[in-house]
Amino acid sequence: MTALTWRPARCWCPSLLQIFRFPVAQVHVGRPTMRASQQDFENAMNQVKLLKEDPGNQVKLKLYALYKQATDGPCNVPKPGVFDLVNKAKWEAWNALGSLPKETARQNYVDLVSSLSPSSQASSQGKHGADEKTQESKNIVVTSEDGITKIVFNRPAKKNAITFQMYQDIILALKSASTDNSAITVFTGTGDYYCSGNDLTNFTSAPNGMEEAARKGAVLLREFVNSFIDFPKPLVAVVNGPAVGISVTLLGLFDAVYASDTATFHTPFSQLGQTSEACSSYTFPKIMGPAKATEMLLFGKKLTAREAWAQGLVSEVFPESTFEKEVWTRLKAYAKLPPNSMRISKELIRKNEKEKLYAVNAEECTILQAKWLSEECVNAIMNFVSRKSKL
Ligand SMILES: CCCC/C=C/CC(=O)SCCNC(=O)CCNC(=O)[C@H](O)C(C)(C)COP(=O)(O)OP(=O)(O)OC[C@H]1O[C@@H](n2cnc3c(N)ncnc32)[C@H](O)[C@@H]1OP(=O)(O)O
Repeated sequence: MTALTWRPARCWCPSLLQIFRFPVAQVHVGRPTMRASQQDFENAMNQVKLLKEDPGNQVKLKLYALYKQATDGPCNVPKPGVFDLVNKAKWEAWNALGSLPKETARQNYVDLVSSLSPSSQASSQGKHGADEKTQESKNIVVTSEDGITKIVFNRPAKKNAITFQMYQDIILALKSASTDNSAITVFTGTGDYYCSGNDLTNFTSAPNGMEEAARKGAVLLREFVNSFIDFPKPLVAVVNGPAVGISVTLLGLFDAVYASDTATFHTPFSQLGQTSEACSSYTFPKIMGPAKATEMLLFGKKLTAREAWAQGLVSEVFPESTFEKEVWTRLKAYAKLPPNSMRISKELIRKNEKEKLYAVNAEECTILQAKWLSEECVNAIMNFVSRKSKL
């Protein structure tokens, strides 16, 4: 086992996301037994290599820390830089063991490995793995009925945060909806949230480093937003709950926005060391005036549904109890209107803006690419993934 590049026999690969999600202090360390010998320690190391399932990043971090403590003693190497996310997490786990004696660390390591029995692994990790797989394939659900194509953010366990894959799925869904038989296209969310915006781990879990991820992220974002600018049919948001970040800014490119009174609208870009996107630096001042747009986009002021309606970002607010029924009844009626008339009217509204919107989108993406690599942004994301901060 080489401590910094440790991998199990097969089946799993640690992601930065998971590594940062679990505080080391919560790790379950097995019940102490008799003092472990060097042989017990080596056997335990071999046992780790044979694990077939991912024991979870909290356990991996703890194993790493105990291994280092048992072999090298207390952590006395320099702390890795902020961009070196994995090694920084490992360093912090090791450093957290303070002056724990080598023998105790060895014992704890052996106890921890023995607690990872194949049967308990199979039941807990197997289940987790299956959930992840299901989520991956259905995080964006597209259905078409009654003249309406519905595109649903369907990742409720993560408040519908948008992964790189989901951006791509949405681009394809919009492409397909633009030529299908439906008259209108609707976005909504599963669960209590409409969408919590960009998945903040999109960049931390980048396999080829932050710079590459930022470059690809900017290209993807530009294409993603262009697909909203270009969408030819009426595009409606059914905002069933809180909306954050890009799920809010995109609303400026929608044709109608219906909100439950449980919805809120939050664009905490400065708090995240980021800047506005989805053309909101242009659409928001136009919709609500520069002073109100500044409060949202620079200061991260969160609006209630009624405030967002008063600012012109939302078309209408409905009580939660009747929201779904009222909105879908109305949308089904709208979907029966002559589709070509709706399409042409939308084209008339949008066509004089298109070149401007493309240009604004391009500039916002260029600026964001640099911001994602800034210390302000990296620190904000690190604080979120290590659970020090939440909006
Ligand atoms: C490539 C294109 C990039 C375009 C850029 C766009 C910019 C933006 O969109 S900026 C906005 C980014 N979003 C956020 O900053 C929201 C972060 N999330 C939160 O502050 C909170 O999670 C919440 C206020 C939305 C909800 O808090 P609550 O206490 O109710 O629930 P949690 O326990 O925090 O969340 C449940 C679960 O979901 C995970 N999660 C929620 N939002 C995100 C997110 N945006 N990215 C990644 N993960 C998210 C949260 O971590 C929890 O996960 P675990 O159960 O595994 O802990």
